[in-house]
This record gives sequence, structure tokens and C-alpha cells, in this order.
Amino acid sequence: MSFDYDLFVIGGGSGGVRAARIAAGQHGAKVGLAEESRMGGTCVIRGCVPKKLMIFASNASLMAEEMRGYGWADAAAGGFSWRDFRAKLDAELNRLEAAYTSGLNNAGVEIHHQRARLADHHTVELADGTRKTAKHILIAAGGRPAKPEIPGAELGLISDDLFLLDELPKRALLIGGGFIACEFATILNGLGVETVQAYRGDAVLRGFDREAREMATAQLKDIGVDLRLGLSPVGLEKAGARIAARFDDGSADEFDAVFLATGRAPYTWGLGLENTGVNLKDSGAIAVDEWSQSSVPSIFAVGDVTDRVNLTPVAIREGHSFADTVFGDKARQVNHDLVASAVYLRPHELGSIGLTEEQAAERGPVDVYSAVFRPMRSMFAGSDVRIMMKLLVEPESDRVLGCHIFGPEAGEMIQLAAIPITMGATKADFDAAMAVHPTAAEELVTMRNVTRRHGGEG
Ligand SMILES: Cc1cc2nc3c(=O)[nH]c(=O)nc-3n(C[C@H](O)[C@H](O)[C@H](O)COP(=O)(O)OP(=O)(O)OC[C@H]3O[C@@H](n4cnc5c(N)ncnc54)[C@H](O)[C@@H]3O)c2cc1C
Ligand SMILES: NC(=O)c1ccc[n+]([C@@H]2O[C@H](COP(=O)([O-])OP(=O)(O)OC[C@H]3O[C@@H](n4cnc5c(N)ncnc54)[C@H](O)[C@@H]3O)[C@@H](O)[C@H]2O)c1
Repeated sequence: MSFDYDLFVIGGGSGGVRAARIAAGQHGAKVGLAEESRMGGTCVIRGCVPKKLMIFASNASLMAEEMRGYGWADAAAGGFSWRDFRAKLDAELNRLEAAYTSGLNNAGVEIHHQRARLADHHTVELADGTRKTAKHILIAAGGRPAKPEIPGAELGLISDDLFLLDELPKRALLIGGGFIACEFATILNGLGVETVQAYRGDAVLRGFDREAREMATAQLKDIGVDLRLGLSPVGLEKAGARIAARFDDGSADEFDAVFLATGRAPYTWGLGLENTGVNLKDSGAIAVDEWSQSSVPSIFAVGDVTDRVNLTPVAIREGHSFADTVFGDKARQVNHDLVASAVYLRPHELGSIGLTEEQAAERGPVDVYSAVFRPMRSMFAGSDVRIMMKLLVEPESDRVLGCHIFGPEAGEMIQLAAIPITMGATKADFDAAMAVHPTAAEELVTMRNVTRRHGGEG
């Protein structure tokens, strides 16, 4: 049977673009790709990239405050122009979108700028009614923000909206305590918005190391976010030009904007999956095996639509491995067990890899090396902020099971620590590395004494 394409990719985000580019450009496959929105997907257009640029923008007052501590008595952030920032941001996203498009064009991928759905195991139907057949189909449709089921939820904004605001709200509410809520609270607060964050738990960033979560929770309060813990919204309604939020403790408050950062759902609805018999997980995600292959042999899926580890580098690695395996004769699987990540807060970020202290303690004996200290840079400026460096070590093998860093540029630090830890480094390997002095990161190679021990002798 002959097909229009060797591969048809649905979705031009992190996973889809990489898979299409490698399959066509490196392995010579005939590839078509459909993207219903802007090329680059969530990360480039409405996620990692614009978010990180806003994190940089939001740092001005903290930097000025620190510099006042260094003798620059008049240092001040000055006035921030959202209009100027938005114009630069839009130009940057246009540049990146064009770069992604030309990368695909250069690799010989045929791009269809429209929505696609599956008609059967080998056929995709485009929004204009055209049908294309393919030997393999890759679903890389990503995820979508999931709003809580409360009355008035339609009045709430989602993360996509932050990047499209005409002007900044004066007073904003963020609901949630995950990656997005915490990063957005940091951004809005830093840009001068009066920011309230409501989270139902007792410390933000559930799933991360408890000690790090507590530091992140304290930092959000310290920088001026009105963080209200143990609180959930029960309804939103219009209050003139504002939005009134009611909470489960009976309290109410009014805001110019309410952001619902309550998680994301795999974008599998309206994809025509019922025409194929592809199995879904309970979460609605596409169920795949370790080769990213679905229950239908010709259909594969990568990235957030599979709800494995929902991060850009993971989607990219899955897309690349799929293309190498199916078209390049190089069978490659992705290891989802050891994935480093960062939460971009200010002034200190949270960088993590491997087990949390709680997970490690549950697994068996673990030695915890944890240093919490005031770094020279901020201490000199008169600030009380603290850094945490933590290594979790399996006593019997001396292997480092996890590393958690709460500190300035922790995202950069954890990327480097991820290399030895992924290689299976022991604590002795860390100790053997010479310190770089004076840095904050040198603590990672100078922690000599066990801070506490879980399990074992004690
Ligand atoms: C606010 C925010 C901040 C984030 N920050 C980070 C970060 O700092 N670091 C990090 O690693 N990750 C971050 N992420 C997560 C990261 O963006 C995702 O994990 C990543 O984009 C997933 O890539 P993907 O290819 O699976 O999907 P996506 O990038 O979402 O791409 C899917 C694409 O498919 C298109 N599409 C969907 N259905 C169809 C269809 N039927 N037909 C045609 N096209 C379709 C969509 O328009 C979209 O462009 C962030 C996410 C958000 C929302
Ligand atoms: N720096 C990064 O790498 C980065 C940044 C942003 C997003 N991401 C990715 O995007 C994903 C989605 O981020 P997210 O922050 O939307 O999701 P999340 O799952 O991290 O957080 C969702 C939050 O909403 C809360 N919540 C859920 N339902 C609720 C309800 N009905 N009422 C009140 N609160 C409710 C949860 O308790 C949780 O705190 C992340 O898991 C991550 O994979 C990564």
C-alpha cells in the first residue's frame, strides 16, 4: 500500500517539530505536519520562553534593592513599561516562530497550517477536508489548561492570557500552588501588580522536596505575594469591571484579573481518536509504551499529550528518539526516571533532580547532606535570604539519589549537577571535585557531615 507520507505529525510544538525535523532532515522520510496555531507550540509561544523573559523582567526591584545594600544608595528599578516589553516580546516570539518554520522547511517537511484529526489508523483529515495518508502518525498535540469546576470559572484567565494582556492588572489573584501559579505570582509581583495567591495546601509546589517547598513558600511571602494557604475558590462573579472571588473559608475579595493555574490536561478531545481505537489513560492522555507507540501500531504519541513528564526537554527527547527508532534504524528509549527541572522563582529558584528526601526515606536508608546558609552576596547587602543545597545519598552504595537546590540561578546549577548524577555519581565523586571559590555552588562538594539519616542505624 502506498501512502502520501512516511510520517504525519499532528502538532508543531516541542515534540512534534523535533520528530518531524529529524525524520525528514536526518533520516530522509517524507513528512507532513499540521499545526493549528503558531509554530513552536506551548513552550515557545505561551510557556517556557515568554515566561522566562518575564521572570527576567520581574527581577528589577530585587536587583535594585540588593545594589542599595552595596552602596548604590539611589538604585531603583524605575518605571516599567508593559507596552514596550510586550512589543519586544512579540517580536522575539515572531522571530522564534519563523526559525521553527524555516527549520522544518529546510528539512523538507510539508507544513499544513490547520487543524488535523484522525480518520483511521493511517489517515489524517485536515480542517479544509483534505485527507492525507501516512504509514506512521505521530500525535504531539500537547496539553491545555484545565479550569476548576466552579461557578464563574469562565471569568478566570488561563496561563496563555498572561502573554497577551494589553495592560497589567492592578490587583490579581492566582489560584493554584504548582509551577505556573508560583512562577506567575513571582512575575506579577515583580512587575508591580498587587498579587494574591490562593493555594489549598499548606506549602506550594507539592511533589517537590518538603524543605525546598517550605523555602519557596516563605520566599513568595517575603517578596510581597499575599499567599493565602489552605484556601480554595468556590466561585467567581462579575463585580462591575472587577471579578469577585469567594473562597471556601467564607471570605471574599475583588480583583482586576483572576488566573486559574490549576493544572493542564492532555489535548486529546476532538482528535478523532474514536476512529482508531487508540487506548487512553484515566487522565485522558494517550497510553503509549516505552517506544512511544500507542495501542494502534501505526500511531505514536510524544510530549504532554501522553502525560509522562510534562516538560519541554522530555517532549523533545521523546520526539527525537521516536524518529531515530522508526526512521533511523537506531532504537532509542527515553529514561523518564531521572529528569532535572527548575521552578523559576525570584530571588531564588528551585532546581531538582531525583528523589525527594521524603521519597528517598520511604525507599530505604538515606543519608541527607543539607546545607542551609546565607550566601555572601545577599548577606553583604543586608538580606536574610537563605540558600539550600541538599544531596540525598544511599549509604550502602554511596550513590547520589537526589539533589535539591534553592538558590540564585538554581536552574543553571541543577543542569550541571544533573550530569554526574545521571552518570550514577557517588558522594565520594562529588567530594573528589575541587571547590570553586567563592561560589555558592561549592557547597555541593564541601558537605562533609551527614545532616540527618533516615532508616538504617540512625
Ligand atoms: C506557562 C507554561 C510555562 C512552562 N514552562 C516550562 C519551562 O520553563 N520548562 C519546561 O521544560 N517546560 C515548561 N512548560 C511545559 C512545556 O511547555 C511543555 O511540556 C511542552 O511544550 C510540551 O511539548 P509538546 O510538543 O508535547 O506540546 P506543545 O508544545 O503544547 O505543542 C502541541 C502543538 O500541537 C498543536 N495542536 C494540538 N492539536 C492539534 C491538532 N488537532 N491539529 C493541529 N495542531 C494541533 C498545538 O497548537 C500546539 O502548537 C511550561 C508550560 C506552560 C503552560
Ligand atoms: N519551570 C517549569 O519547568 C514549568 C513551568 C510551568 C509549567 N510547567 C509544566 O506545566 C505543568 C502544568 O503546570 P500547572 O502549574 O498548571 O500544574 P500543576 O499540576 O503543577 O499545579 C496545579 C495546581 O493547581 C491546584 N489545583 C488543582 N485543581 C484545583 C482546584 N479545583 N481548586 C484549587 N486548586 C486546584 C493544585 O493543587 C496545584 O497546586 C507542570 O506540571 C509542568 O509539567 C513547567
